[in-house]
Parts: sequence; structure tokens; C-alpha cells
Amino acid sequence: MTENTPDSGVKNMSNLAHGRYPGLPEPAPLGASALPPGTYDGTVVFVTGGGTGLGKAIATEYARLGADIVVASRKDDHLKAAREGLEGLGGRVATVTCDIRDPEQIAAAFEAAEEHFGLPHILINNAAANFPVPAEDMSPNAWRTVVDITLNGTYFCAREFARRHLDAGTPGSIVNIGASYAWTGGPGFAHSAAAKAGVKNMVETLAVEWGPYGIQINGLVPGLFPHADMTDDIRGNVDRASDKDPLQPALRAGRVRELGWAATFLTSPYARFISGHTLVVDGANWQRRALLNPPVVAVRDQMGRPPFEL
Ligand SMILES: CCCCCCC/C=C/C(=O)SCCNC(=O)CCNC(=O)[C@H](O)C(C)(C)COP(=O)(O)OP(=O)(O)OC[C@H]1O[C@@H](n2cnc3c(N)ncnc32)[C@H](O)[C@@H]1OP(=O)(O)O
Ligand SMILES: NC(=O)C1=CN([C@@H]2O[C@H](COP(=O)(O)OP(=O)(O)OC[C@H]3O[C@@H](n4cnc5c(N)ncnc54)[C@H](OP(=O)(O)O)[C@@H]3O)[C@@H](O)[C@H]2O)C=CC1
Repeated sequence: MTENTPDSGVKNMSNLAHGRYPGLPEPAPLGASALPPGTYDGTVVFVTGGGTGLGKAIATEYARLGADIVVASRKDDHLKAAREGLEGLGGRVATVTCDIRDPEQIAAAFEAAEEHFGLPHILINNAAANFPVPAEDMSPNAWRTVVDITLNGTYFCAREFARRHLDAGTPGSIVNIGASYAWTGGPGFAHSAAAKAGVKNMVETLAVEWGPYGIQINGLVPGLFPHADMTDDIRGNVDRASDKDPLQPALRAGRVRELGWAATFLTSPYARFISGHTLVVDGANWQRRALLNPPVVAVRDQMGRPPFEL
């Protein structure tokens, strides 16, 4: 091997860290909380996409602390899963069918939430859309769909929430769920990465615009958090790496409750002066750089696609 071949060094990494080093410790057990019991008694939390995956995990932590939860999403089976998973944990649970691409459906969903429990105090902007696709293969409608759900839908929900609080003269707190490729770019996810960059930027703008009215807004970025509800597209992508743990500096993936704990802190009475910030919960994965970077593999080769043809 000559000294500058792309894989020089890579083949010599026989001292892989996994199994040799401990990595970041496991978190406290499911059901534990850093916040006092009852922190969210009497608080209404509106969670988009709260019937699956990370949205459900976030809603779970609020429910355990006493919150009333409203879950909004499109599919009946997801709404049913929200009711089944959240009922009995703490506060009350309501679900509402809503496609966040449509501002009228969002207004109707907030109206329904108010009828159930009153104006939500907290909005978790969690719903998003994503699938891996080489940028050159992506159809205009695929781009529009992901941007419409992830960026436009997030803004429409924040707008509806804020307008209602401005009208009522009450404070509120918003958390936008992001992704670290908002900063780094996301090969294979051009649509989602661009949309999440907008979601992060929106946090910074709205925190300044709405702070005077008592509305706090922060971003919360999950790293790799595998869960049972992942769409086939995302699951397939995650499964391409047979063992995820050695790919993370933490030597493990995130446990979904860790994201729920971060959300419940950000909107708690203990975080009132934090606004316009985006908290990354990924064990430092997005800052990962190697002394010798691995060889570059084009996205379509990573996805096993044939050469591009018009
Ligand atoms: C290490 C790897 C993991 C990194 C993770 C990175 C961090 C981000 C994670 C996430 O965001 S996870 C959230 C993922 N969850 C979801 O996406 C749930 C919601 N998703 C959906 O409802 C669908 O997947 C959808 C396609 C996004 C939207 O469904 P909808 O019914 O509204 O649209 P369609 O009519 O089905 O499709 C619209 C458009 O998009 C094209 N398309 C759909 N899937 C693909 C695909 N896999 N590849 C390429 N193109 C796709 C579809 O063909 C349509 O385009 P046209 O054919 O009309 O041109
Ligand atoms: N899991 C991970 O490792 C990572 C996740 N993230 C982010 O975390 C958040 C949650 O992701 P995750 O739980 O993994 O994904 P899921 O696919 O499990 O959740 C997405 C949720 O969004 C809802 N949703 C999608 N489109 C719409 C729409 N048009 N209107 C209303 N609701 C909609 C879905 O419900 P329904 O189909 O019923 O509408 C679903 O409940 C997302 O913002 C994602 O980008 C970021 C980085 C990594």
C-alpha cells in the first residue's frame, strides 16, 4: 500500500474501540426523572407525531410528570397507539387527526385541544418526514413533500400556538425537534437536511420575535435513536450498518427516554431563561472527525443503486 491510498490507516484500525472501552454510561432506568413528581400537573402539552417513536417517548415523559397530552397526527393506528401507550401514566390523553401541511387542519386541532383541556402550554413540534434518496434521483414532489411536512408544518404549528397565546396574553413554550445535519449537511437526505436547517434557524428568529410576549422556543436534536416505529426507509438505512454502537463516540445509540428527559427539562420552570438554543443529544456524534477520514463512498453506491441515467 502506498502512503496516500484512500484506505491507508483505515485497514490498520484493528484496535476498534467497541469492546475495549466502556463508552458513555447507560442512562437512569425508564420511569426515573430528574424533575420533581407533578412538575407538569395541570399543564397541557401538544405533541405532533406523538403516536410513534421519539414523539411518543417525549409524550411519555411529560405524562409521567402529570401533563395532559394532546397528540396530533394523520394515521388512526398511530393515534390509537398514543392513547394506549399514554393513558394511565399521569394526566389525561386526547388525540386529534391532523396533517400539519394544512394550516386549517392545525387550527382545528388546536381548537379541539382547547375543548378537551384548554389552550396547550407547550408545543412539541416533532412530526417530520424523511427517506434516503440520492439528490439527483429525487423527484420535485419528493422534495416538496419532505420540506412541506418538516419545515412548513413545523412553522404552521408554531404560528398557530403563538397566535393563540398572544391573543390570550399567556406564556408558552415550544420545542422544535431537529437533526444534526442542519449544521453538517446530510448526504442522502438533501430534502430533510435543508428542511431541518430551516427548523433550527426558525428557533433563533422566533425566540427573539416572541420572547417579549412570553413565548420561549428551543430546538432539540436527537442523534441516532433506533426505535420500533421507524419507517421501512429509515430502518433500512439504519440496518445498513449492522452494529450501530461502534459508529458512535458514545459506543452506543440513544435510548429514547433520554430525549424525553431533555424535552421535559427545556420547557420546565428550571429552564425559563433558555430560549433560542438548540440542544443536541447525540453523544457527540455530530462532532465526530477521524485522524484519518474513511474513504468517500458516493451516496448511490452506499444505497446499492446503479449508475445514474436520465
Ligand atoms: C443513519 C440513518 C438515519 C438518519 C436519520 C436522520 C434523521 C432524521 C430522521 C427523520 O426525520 S425520521 C422521520 C421519518 N418519518 C417519516 O418520514 C414519517 C412520515 N413519512 C411519510 O408519511 C412518508 O414516508 C412520506 C413519503 C414522507 C410522505 O407520505 P405521503 O403519502 O404524503 O407522500 P407520497 O405520495 O407517498 O410521496 C411523495 C413523493 O415522495 C416520493 N417518495 C416517497 N418515498 C420515497 C423514497 N423512499 N425514495 C424516493 N422518493 C420517495 C414519492 O414517490 C412521491 O413523489 P412522486 O412519485 O409523486 O414524484
Ligand atoms: N429517530 C432518529 O434517530 C432521529 C429522529 N429525528 C427527528 O425526530 C423526530 C421524530 O422522528 P421518529 O420518531 O424517529 O420518526 P417517526 O417516523 O416514528 O415519527 C414521525 C411522526 O410524524 C408524524 N407525521 C408525519 N407526517 C405528518 C404530517 N404530515 N402531519 C402530522 N403528522 C405527521 C407521523 O404520524 P402519522 O403518520 O400518523 O402522521 C409520525 O408519528 C422527527 O422530527 C425526526 O426528524 C432526528 C434525528 C434522528
